[in-house]
Amino acid sequence: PLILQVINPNTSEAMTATIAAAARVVAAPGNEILAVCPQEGAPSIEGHFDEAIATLGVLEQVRLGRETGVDGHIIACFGDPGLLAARELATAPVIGIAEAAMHLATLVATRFSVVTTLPRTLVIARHLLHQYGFERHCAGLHAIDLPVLALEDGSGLAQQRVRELCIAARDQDGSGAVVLGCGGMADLARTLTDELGIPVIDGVSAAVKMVEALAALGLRTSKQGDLAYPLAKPLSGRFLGLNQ
Ligand SMILES: O=C(O)C[C@H]1NC(=O)NC1=O
Repeated sequence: PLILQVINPNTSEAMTATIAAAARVVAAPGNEILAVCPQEGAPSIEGHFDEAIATLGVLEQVRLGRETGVDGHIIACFGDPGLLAARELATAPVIGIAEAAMHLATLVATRFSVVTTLPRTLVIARHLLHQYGFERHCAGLHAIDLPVLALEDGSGLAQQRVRELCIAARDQDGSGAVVLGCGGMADLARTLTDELGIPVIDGVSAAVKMVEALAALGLRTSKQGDLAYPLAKPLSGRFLGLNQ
């Protein structure tokens, strides 16, 4: 059995619980989901500034996970904050939910759309499409224009807007699949897939199965070249805990 560390990079316990539940639904029997979030940081991640803040918490959790001996790390925020830095620290695989969902979307459709939260974070999704080489696969990017934590306010309004935009993406973008662009949407994928009749993909569950696949194949983060462990140097102050 595996221990999979699922990191919610924001500090909202409710979203961590949503993410953990979605991960546990799909985890193979016997595999443990170790859901964590930073003790300090941003309650939600809605832009470049928030991502920079969240990255330190991600790295601290990856460090702790490595010491615990986890078999994989999942960065459960759609910006995949700190992904490559985390891969330097990690021995096990590190997968971001955006890359996981995008990869799976390309396996089941030739074009996919993304539905995320605020319009200002669409640029982050575009950066990721470019970074991962999926720009030509993405037929549309949509934002529900509600803040991330609206997904946890119990009103159901954000969830309804996600559903409406997924339908619009299916009918207007010419997409064969939709990628849900927020860790807090992880519980919506199965229902929307059934209702819309196209794959609606959540990155949390996608990442869990990809880490399991990598572990089964004996594949871990390469420590050759730019993903080798960070060069040892005396990190000071708040970064003391990140010394190798
Ligand atoms: O960028 C977003 O909308 C989603 C992203 N922010 C966050 O706090 N968790 C996330 O998945």
